[in-house]
Amino acid sequence: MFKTLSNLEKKEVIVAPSLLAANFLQLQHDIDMVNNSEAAWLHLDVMDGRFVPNISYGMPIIAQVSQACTKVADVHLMIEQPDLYIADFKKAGAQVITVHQEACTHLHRTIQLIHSLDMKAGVALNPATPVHTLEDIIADIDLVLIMSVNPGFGGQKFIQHTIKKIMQARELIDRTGSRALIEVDGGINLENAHAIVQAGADVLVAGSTVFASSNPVQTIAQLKQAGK
Ligand SMILES: O=C(CO)[C@@H](O)[C@H](O)COP(=O)(O)O
Repeated sequence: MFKTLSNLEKKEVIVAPSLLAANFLQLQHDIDMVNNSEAAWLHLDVMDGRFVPNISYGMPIIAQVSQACTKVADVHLMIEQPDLYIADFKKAGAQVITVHQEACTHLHRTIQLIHSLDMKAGVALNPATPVHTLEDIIADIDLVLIMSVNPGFGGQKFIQHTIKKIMQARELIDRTGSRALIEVDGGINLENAHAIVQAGADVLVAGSTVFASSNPVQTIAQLKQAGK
């Protein structure tokens, strides 16, 4: 089972390895690695082949992983019509669900639905979606996810202008007194992690940097140190 969300505090950098980059032929081994690391969350990317041009995995994988992993299940829905599936992701073990601003016609209703099922709710922004689009939802959400690559694939290069967006999200959160954490996802490595945290990030999602490392437990620890 996943542990509680008590670490949803702004005290230290949260590292969230992205399962997308794991070796699915040795998934138990990779989950054990995450369990034995300083990662606080496990990031689970769901792609539908419509909102993004790729298909990943869904409820059955998440349900099994959530049984085996001791970390917070951080589910990132890159799908159209997420409301249709949110209750099923809750059943599968999701604790944080992030939907895309661009995929939700009635974003406030979607956030209410996530909260009604006793989960934390996040909103993700694609690289070209301005931060000011969150003005009227920031008070209601637990997480802002700044996509620092175009969503759909792991292993892409960090888009540098998203540093400015992280700073804008930090300003919005501080100005409005929102409780939201800032999560950044895509192209994060040991070279850019410090600047990302300095810009205002609370949660670093890292796929290839962690799972392609010869010492992933150490890499997770180094990412966590990035904010210091
Ligand atoms: O959501 C996504 C991609 O759409 C990410 O979570 C990636 O899985 C991050 O992978 P890296 O860029 O760290 O390799």
